[in-house]
Parts: sequence; structure tokens; C-alpha cells
Amino acid sequence: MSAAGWLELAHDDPFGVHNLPYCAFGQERLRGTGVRIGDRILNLAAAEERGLVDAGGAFLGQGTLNRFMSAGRPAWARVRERLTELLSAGRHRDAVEPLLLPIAQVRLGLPFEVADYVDFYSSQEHATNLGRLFRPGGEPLLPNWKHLPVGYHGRAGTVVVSGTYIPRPHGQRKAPDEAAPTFGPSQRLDIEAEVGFVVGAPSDGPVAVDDFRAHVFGAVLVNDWSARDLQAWEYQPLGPFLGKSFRTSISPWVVPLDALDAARAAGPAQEPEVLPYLRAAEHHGYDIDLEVRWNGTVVSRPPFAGLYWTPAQQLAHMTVNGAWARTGDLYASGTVSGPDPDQTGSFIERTWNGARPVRLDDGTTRAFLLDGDTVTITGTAPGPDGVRVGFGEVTGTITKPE
Ligand SMILES: O=C(O)/C=C/C(=O)CC(=O)CC(=O)O
Ligand SMILES: [Ca+2]
Ligand SMILES: [Mg+2]
Repeated sequence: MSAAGWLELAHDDPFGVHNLPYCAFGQERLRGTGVRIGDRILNLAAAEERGLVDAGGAFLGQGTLNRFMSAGRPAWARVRERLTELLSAGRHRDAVEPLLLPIAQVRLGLPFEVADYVDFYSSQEHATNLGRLFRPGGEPLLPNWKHLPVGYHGRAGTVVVSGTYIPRPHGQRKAPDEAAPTFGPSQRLDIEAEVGFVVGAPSDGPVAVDDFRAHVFGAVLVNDWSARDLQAWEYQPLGPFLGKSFRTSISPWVVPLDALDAARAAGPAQEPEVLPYLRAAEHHGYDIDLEVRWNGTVVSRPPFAGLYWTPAQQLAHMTVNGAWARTGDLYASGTVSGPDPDQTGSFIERTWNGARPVRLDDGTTRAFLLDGDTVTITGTAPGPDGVRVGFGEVTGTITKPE
């Protein structure tokens, strides 16, 4: 048997047995959860019903991953080991092959029900750029920024799966030189390329920074669509509100944390030293390469590895006040921006507030999003033996206001 097993996938398929991201799918007669292998999905309810996998019934009758995610790390590890065996060892082929569905034949849904949604602000380059753009003349990084992972609570109910259309939001906006606000469709619609982490095992209080792996199930790609004109007028003093809550898109695949072991990368040096509750025994982030396409043209390649605050620190901070974490809690990294202009995770940075429009392959130029524009964010990370781990994509197209 080759390393790629009976499925005969290419050795470097980013969706080989080293990855195994989970999803939820639904169509008229067929609704359930699955795990991706190559360009197919193993129907997990069918696999559990036939006794091929034992997740304590967590896959049966479920159109969402929440129940399985709540089962905790020992169950995730056991199921992952079993799935690896089923999808590698030739003796399982006859039982498993009939349960594989081509991805093209299913409608991928939101993989989990989002409990709470939190968005951080953890890229120093992004925070510095936005500080300059939103608060010119002031110190771009506020005094708290290097002491705690700044974040805000978003709107869980408007998190949508990749492929969902994004209607241009309406709202109030007021440019500094205007006397009074006006109401209408956003004229400065933007994206934010991020990585989100989802809580599987709940907590009844603070999650210590070293307990990250016991609670976090996996990671998704996030596009935190942002209406900059609405945001600039409304955000002080309480932070982002309607400028970001109209929709947030996530990828349909939840990449298990276990698939990202080879992508662990030393976290950044943190100076000044952080308070004890943010100090991890093993201070690490993840080396995930993002790519942002605007109507097909690659406009940016944001590097997640450079983020100042790690996902473990974010979760510890989010709960340190005594708040518990629930299954389905989604917390996003914040916009991922590197130091170079073509590494920025938002268009307000990429075009410097519209001053430097980008040219797309079709010869047109853009500052902010037009109706009909499509943005697709993809991501990959290092896996075992030089093979990449695929995150797939999160994509969305802007439609005229509803
Ligand atoms: O600097 C500000 O006032 C606001 C910045 C953001 O757009 C907030 C946000 O969504 C955080 C992020 O994605 O990094
Ligand atoms: Ca954001
Ligand atoms: Mg959003």
C-alpha cells in the first residue's frame, strides 16, 4: 500500500489523510457531517451507523459538528486515528468507498452552530496601519496593545458559510468634512483576511493558556467583511458594531488542531513581558500562508505566522475574567497583515485608503469592493513530510443592497 492508501491520492494532496478536515453538508434527502479526503467527503453518520466509526453517536442525525466538537480531545483523537485507518488500509475499501460523496454533489453548510463570535486585533502591522488610517496624528498603537490581546464581541448569528452572497450593507456614515451624517449603502466596503479558532470542549471558567489544546477543536478561514465608512463614524468609544456585523464568512472545512502540529511555529518575542496568565509553557503560533484573490487576481499574501498574540493567549484572555467557553465559540485572529503592502489582509491597507488602487488582471482598478466583486481567501500550512495542509477557501460575492 502506498503512503496515500487505497484512495490513490497524489502524495502531496493538501487533503490527504494527514489533514482530514470536518464539514457539514445538506441537501434534500442527504444531510449530515463529513470528513474530507481528496475531493470527496466521507459521510460520517453513515459510517457511524454501520459501526465503522464510534463517536458515541455524535455523528448520528446531526447536520452540524457541535455534538462531536463537545466530546473533547480524547474522542477527537480516537476518531481521527480510526478515520486515518479507514481511509488508508486497503481492507476497509469495500466498506468505506460507498460512503464517499464527491464534493461537487453536496451543498456545504456552516460546519458548526456558532455560539459566541469574538474578533481579535492581533497583527501589529494591521493595528499600526489602521491606527494611522483611522487616527492620523495619534500614536497608532494604543498603550494597552502589547499588554493584552485587544478584541471585541461580534455577531454570531450572521456568520455564514463560504459562497453565501454578501449584500452591500446600509448605514450611517459621516466624513470628517461633512456637517451631518447621511444614510445609504456603504461606499467603502472591505474585507479582512483572518484565521478563526473554534472551541470544542466547553469550560466552566477561565481556560489557562496551557490548556488551549484541550478545548480548541480546529481552525477555519474567516473573512470579516467591513464597511469602513460605517465603522469610522460609529466605532468610538465602544468599538466595531454595524460596520462589521452584517455578515462574516467562514470556510466550510474545520481543520483539526491535530493536523496543524507540523505548522506550530515559535510565537513572537513579547516585550514588555506579558502578565503571568498570558505566559505559555510553549509559546507558539501557527505558520499558515493566506492568499487573497480579488475577482481572481492575487492581491495579497498575508502571513499568519507573524501574529503578535497566539490563539492560546487569545482564549486565555477571553476567559480570564471568569467567562466560560462554550462549544461553538468562534474567535478570529484579527486581520492578518505582514510588513509588505502585498501582505496586507484588508483593502483599506492594500490601497492605503484608496490612494493607491490595485490593478486587477482584467485591466480594471479597485480601491474598495464594487457590486459583483468576488473575494476568495485560501490558506495552507506545513504538514508532515513536506506536504501542505489545505484549508480550502472562503469566498463571497457582493450583491446590490437588499
Ligand atoms: O483600529 C480600529 O479602530 C479598528 C480596527 C478594526 O477594523 C477592528 C477589527 O476588526 C480587528 C481586526 O480584524 O484586526
Ligand atoms: Ca476583523
Ligand atoms: Mg464581520
